[in-house]
This record gives sequence, structure tokens and C-alpha cells, in this order.
Amino acid sequence: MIASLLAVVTVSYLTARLAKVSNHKEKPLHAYLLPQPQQTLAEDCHAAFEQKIDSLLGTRREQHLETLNGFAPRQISEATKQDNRYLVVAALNAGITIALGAVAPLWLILTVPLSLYLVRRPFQDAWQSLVHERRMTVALVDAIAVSAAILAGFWQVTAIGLFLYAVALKLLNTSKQKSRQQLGGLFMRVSTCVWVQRGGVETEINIADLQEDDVVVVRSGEIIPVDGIILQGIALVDQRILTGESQPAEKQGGDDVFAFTLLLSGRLELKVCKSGQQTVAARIGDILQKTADYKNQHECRAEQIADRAVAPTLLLSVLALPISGMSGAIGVLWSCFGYTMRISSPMSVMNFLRHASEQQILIKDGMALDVLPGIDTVIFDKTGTLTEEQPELHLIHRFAQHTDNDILAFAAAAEHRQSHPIASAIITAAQQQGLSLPLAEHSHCQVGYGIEVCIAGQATHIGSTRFMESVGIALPEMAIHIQTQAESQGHSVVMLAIGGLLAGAIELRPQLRPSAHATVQALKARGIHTCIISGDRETPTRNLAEKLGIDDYFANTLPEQKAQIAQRLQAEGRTVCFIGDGINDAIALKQADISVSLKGATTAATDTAQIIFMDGDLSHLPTLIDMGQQFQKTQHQNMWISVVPAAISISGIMLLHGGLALAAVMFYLGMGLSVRNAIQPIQLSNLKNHDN
Ligand SMILES: Nc1ncnc2c1ncn2[C@@H]1O[C@H](COP(=O)(O)OP(=O)(O)OP(=O)(O)O)[C@@H](O)[C@H]1O
Ligand SMILES: [Zn+2]
Repeated sequence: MIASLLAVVTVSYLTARLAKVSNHKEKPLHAYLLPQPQQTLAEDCHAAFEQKIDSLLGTRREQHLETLNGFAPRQISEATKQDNRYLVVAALNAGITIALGAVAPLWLILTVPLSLYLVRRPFQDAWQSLVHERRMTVALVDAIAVSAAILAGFWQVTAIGLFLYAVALKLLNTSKQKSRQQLGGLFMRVSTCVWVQRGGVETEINIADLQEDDVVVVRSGEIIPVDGIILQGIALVDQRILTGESQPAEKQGGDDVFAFTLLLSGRLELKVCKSGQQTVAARIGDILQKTADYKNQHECRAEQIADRAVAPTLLLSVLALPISGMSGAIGVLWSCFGYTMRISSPMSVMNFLRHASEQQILIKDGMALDVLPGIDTVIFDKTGTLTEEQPELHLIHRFAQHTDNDILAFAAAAEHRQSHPIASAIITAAQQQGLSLPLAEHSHCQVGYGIEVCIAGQATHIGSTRFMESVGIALPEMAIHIQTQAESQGHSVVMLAIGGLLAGAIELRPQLRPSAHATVQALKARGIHTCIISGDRETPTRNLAEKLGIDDYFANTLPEQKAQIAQRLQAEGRTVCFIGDGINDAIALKQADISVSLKGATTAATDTAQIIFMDGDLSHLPTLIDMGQQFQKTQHQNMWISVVPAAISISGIMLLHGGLALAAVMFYLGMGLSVRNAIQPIQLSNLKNHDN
């Protein structure tokens, strides 16, 4: 009796959680149910259902993904539809069975077809993992428990077991799907627009309008949109997404390049090999699949723990048979603590993801939660990360006959279409002066150095002193003096050369992000080692490290070196979090154990990073680490909450001849407590209230 009461409560609670739409204010239910011209009512119902389930996760996360990628992944896959259908039938079956069991037990026979339909799934899953993957999963316990319960006539037990199985399946698959979404943005953006050279001019066209003989132009920081052959240009390409190789590949005329790889430096003109859309379509599915499979191996720690409990559970169940009969044997199967873990663990993940979204932290990859508590080293990029997205133009120095406006106009023309913080500062300043810019041609950007471009027929270079030296432009004594002066005030200098002669220097004043100081202090208070890695010069980097109390710094680093430093720290046994904004950070972001970027950073960085701070506030960093620790605590609690009742129930069955009733009471108790634990609000200190 108690058991069925608890069963009713659990089923209604879980159904209510899943069906909860009341807090869905922005989009009332009828908005989904109103038939759209191209969609069938069935599809709309699926969409509505999917939204209901997503309300568990909060819609904020989808909104963040939408602002970041320009779209929200709303498509419902066939697998998801199947899971939903299964869940609905299982809920229906559980409801009918419990009701009939209470009022007209004889009529329970009517539920047999539904049960048969439902039982097929755990059998299929168990068979799949047994035969194809050669391992025993919880599905095996499910299949045996459910069939034994049916044969022994425990109808309600079977129905509730199946319902919980459906819930676990749904939760697990939903949380897996969330990790796939991070790739969506990249592919959607690539698949829409490309730049082509037609009649000597570059125009942006829809990828669907690509023609056979079009020449596609790709610039540094962009994702290569097609499979093609290089007609012109030399470039450094990060192909990791396809090949997994960590070193970027050098490419030149005649070499192949592939869609979805990232152009780190250079400018390429490509001959399209395959009709763009075909390639895009083919790869999307392929890569999504590969990535999802890769994730699956790592993601489900709870699943692994649960699977390990399978063999002992089956053994104990057999042992219980002579002691406490069929009821005891099924009771043991029900006590398999994996059941509870399988539901509470993905629920916890989703709860944390939702909570983070509400605080403007978009965690694209749920796996990050497992790694976060281990972080002991945080590496900051300097320009654009510790400092604001855009420095301020402070002064223009002249070395030749040019005017300040000439220098600014040439610089702004050269920086056209660049996403570097220096570029935005210069372009903004030129706009504020109302300057009309000369035409810049043959632009070639070297990540970490600067830009070479042809303006008004003259070779123009803008970049660091290192860049000037590398292209053989002499730096007058005066320029070095200006740079030293500027750097002693914490400013940075970029040099501009026109026609091979140094023409001017632009002095930029970086603005520290407001929360930088408090963030570093909060990290240090947590015993975390901090460093800066910057492509900028030694003095400004060291000054900033000293000012903020950062433990260590590395200056003058090139993109690959940033990744190498991260790798070296990892080899010392550190778990590294890298936070960066630029194209020059993309490789290091991939190397780090946890990668963070800020909204407004270059797409190369926001596509690569696992976590994005949507409001650009660095103080989320310590919050994030606290969150990871809380997550770990919750997962431990989840485990104890499932292990203890299971142990009590198994001991009761083995020692005191307990049966299914005891197992059920303990099961519901554990399930109730762990679901509560998994969805409880997360209490975190808010850094902003403490410091300042
Ligand atoms: N678009 C650009 N325009 C002018 N100079 C550039 C440009 N890109 C790079 N440089 C020069 O190369 C140097 C190194 O650039 P890089 O992008 O590697 O690092 P950064 O942005 O200065 O610093 P951080 O690594 O901290 O973000 C810059 O300091 C600048 O002098
Ligand atoms: Zn940067």
C-alpha cells in the first residue's frame, strides 16, 4: 500500500517536472500548438513537448546560444522523437496500471500490449551493449527485472520500472544532445555566406549560389567554407577539427584545404572542389556523429558506475531467490543503485547548466563540470581578456612628412575587416574623426605580428616592432624611445610603415576590465596559480602582472607557443584553465583542460571555448570554479543517496527475508531524495558583493 502511494507520488512528480510549462512566460503553449503552414500538427506537438522538457533546463541557455551563433538549434531529431513517444507511452501505462490496480485489478490484463511495446526497448538496449559492445549495462538489469516482475504478476512494479526507465533514457539523451549543440553554430555560420572574387571585386554571396568557377576568398580568423585547392596565398591552417593534429599546417598554392578548418594566418584564394552545400551537408552529419560518440565515452560517469553495479546485482538476486523467494529476487534487482544515479546525475548536470546560464555563464559542454573542480592554474590572455575588448587610441607619433590623419587613415584602411582589439581601436578612432579611408588591396594578416597590405599603390605594414624587423623595416632611435616611454606608462605601441619606411606609431591605452583585480584576488584566495600569456611585449605584460598580483607571465608569445606553455604546465601535473579572446588564443584554448572566452571575442575563440561569459565579466571565473566544486559535491551526494537505500534494502532482503515492498519503499525514498538533491537551487557566493 505504502509502496503504491509512493509510486503515485513519484510518477506524478516526475511527470509534473517534465510537463512544467507555467514558468514559460515568453512563449505560451498555444504558440507551439498553432499549426504552422509547413508543419504538421504532430510535429508541432513534438516541438511543444520538446520545449516542455527543455523548460527543465531553462530557456536562457538556448537564448545565449542564439545570441552567440545567430540561431538556436531547434530541430528535433528522429531519436528524440522516439524517446518522447516512449516516455509518453510509459507514463500512460504507469498511470493506467496504478489506477486499475487500485480499482479493478482484473482489468490489468488490458495493459499487456502497452507493456510489451515498452519492454522491447530495454531488451534491445541490453542486447546492443552485450553483443556489440561486449559489456553489461543497467539495461540488462532493467530487462530482467521487468520481465521477472511481469511473470510474477507484479504489474504496478513493472509499469513504474518502465516509466523510470523512460525518464532516465530521456534525461540522458537530452543531456548528451546539449553537448552536440556547441558545434551547431560553427556549421550554420559556415553554411550561409562566403566571399568570392568576381570581376576583380570581392562580394559576399550565399553558399548555395556558389558556381563552378568561383574563386573563394578566405582571410585569417575565418573558417574555410568549402573543400578546395589553393590558387593563391600562403597560410597557416588549424585542421584539428578534422584530423586532431595539434600543429597547424602550412599551406600554399596547389595544396588542398578542407571545409570547417580554421585559417590562422594569411589570405587564401581557393578553387572550389565540390559544390559547397554537398560538402557542408555531408560533413555536418559526419562530424556531429564523431564528436557525439567521442563525448559519449567520457560523459556518463554515472552510467559507468551504474554499469559496474550490474554483475553484483544479478548475482545477489540469484542468491536472494532461495532466501526470500521471487519477491526478494526482484527486490534485489530493483535495488540496483544505478537506477537512481541514472536519473539524478543528468538532472544535476542540467540543473547546473541552467543555473550557470542564469548568471550569464554559457557552458556549451557539460563535460566541463567534471573537470572544473580540479583546476589549479588559470592562464589569462592579456589584450582583450584582462583588458577591455578595445583599447583607446592615446597618441599618434609621426616620423615622416605624413599628417596624423594620414597615419590614422592608412592604419584604419589596413585594419579593415580585422577583428583584433588593436584593429577595432584604430577603426573606431578613424570613424570618430570622420576620415574617408583609402582602398586597401592584397591584405595579408600574420597572426601575432601584424598586417601587410597595399594602399594607394604603396606597400604598407602595421604591427609590432618584431613584425617591422622581420620584414626589414628600419626602426629609428626615436621610435624605440617612444615605445619605451609608452610602455613605462602601461601603454602599447603599433608601428606603421608606408613604402618601406616607418611613418608613424600609434600609442594605445588599454583599459583594464573592471573585475580583473577582484577576480585575480578571488582565484588566489582559492589557492589557484595565475599567469598571463600575451603576444604583446615584455614590459606591458610584466607591468600588468605586477599590478594585478598575477604569479607568472609569458610575453612575446606566438599562437603555437601559447599552446605549448599550456601543455608544459599540464605536463607538470597542473589542470589548466585558459581564458582568451583572440585568433591567437584558439590553439591554446583547445589545449587547455577548460577553455573560456568572452562574448564579443573573435569567433575563432568563441567557437573553440567550452564556456562563454556572456556579459564579459571576468568575475565569473571564481564562481565557475566554486560551481564545479558544488557539482562534485552534488554528484557525491547523489551517489550516497542511491547507495545507502540500496544497501538497506538488499540487507533487509538477504537477512530479514524482506521482499519487493521493502525494496520499493527504499527505492522511492532514494529516488525522491536524489531528484530533490539534483534540482535544488545552487548557492554560490557572488564575488561582486564581497570585493570592490
Ligand atoms: N591586427 C593587428 N594590427 C596591428 N598590430 C597587430 C595586429 N595583430 C597583431 N599585431 C601586433 O602583434 C602583437 C602580438 O599580437 P597578438 O595578437 O599575438 O597579441 P596581443 O593581442 O598583443 O596580446 P594578447 O596575446 O595578450 O591578446 C601585437 O601586440 C601587435 O603589436
Ligand atoms: Zn587577446
